[in-house]
Amino acid sequence: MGTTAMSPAEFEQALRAKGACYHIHHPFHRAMHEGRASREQIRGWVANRYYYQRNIPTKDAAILANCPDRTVRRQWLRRILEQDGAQEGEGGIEAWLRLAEAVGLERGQVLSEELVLPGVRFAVDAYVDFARRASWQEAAGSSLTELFAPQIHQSRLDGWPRHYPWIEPGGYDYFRRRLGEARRDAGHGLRIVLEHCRSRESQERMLEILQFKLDVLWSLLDALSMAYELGRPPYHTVTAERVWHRGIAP
Ligand SMILES: O=C(O)c1cc(C(=O)O)c2c(n1)C(=O)C(=O)c1cc(C(=O)O)[nH]c1-2
Repeated sequence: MGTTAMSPAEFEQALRAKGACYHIHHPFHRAMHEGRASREQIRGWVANRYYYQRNIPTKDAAILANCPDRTVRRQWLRRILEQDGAQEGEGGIEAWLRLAEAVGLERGQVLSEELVLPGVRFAVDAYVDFARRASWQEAAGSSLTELFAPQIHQSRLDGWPRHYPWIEPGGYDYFRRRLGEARRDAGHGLRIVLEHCRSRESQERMLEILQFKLDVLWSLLDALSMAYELGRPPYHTVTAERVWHRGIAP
């Protein structure tokens, strides 16, 4: 790597090249995509991913709190409203809960987070924590895995109804709504990052931040693989009970 700054086009290309490590390539995700996942595995994924979904607005609120730019704040605020909904019964998190019901989970069990594995919790918490501590531009950059998200949502819409006819079709609403939202959010995030990272050093750092976020998503699926593929949930050598903690956030 050189020391002169990349042009915005080169830098954008370097960011997009990180898509090679997107969780779409994780074996757990590949199995879901190829129709090799059991009902229990799909349910485990949806219940665990709920923890990611429900933390996204907290993460975005942390970015807002650190951002002095009114125009950016106004646009960023939309992300929170999209997930939380303008009122009860609306929004992305509600759509995710409907997905949970469509795959046969009880809403109450998902909300209780009893299925959320410690590894998933740690990975998601690291993402929220980073957004709290980083500059708003760097935290905005950590959302850029969304550049690769439309493809992953589309692949589920294309493959799942065929592979998993037992899933209620209404559950797919979440993926459908994210197609457009992710494109718009990624475009906004990318403009912030290209504007902010003018030196080689800041560009390299941003690439590392994007790698951190890829690590978050990959680690989440690693935890699911251990529990739902390899039959090694936490403490499986001593008990079959789900004794792990349910979150100790104050
Ligand atoms: O289903 C997925 O694979 C996936 C991935 C990602 C991502 O790449 O971070 C997000 C989402 N979904 C998603 O639904 C979502 O709302 C979202 C917000 C963010 C973010 O970092 O701000 N990523 C993602």
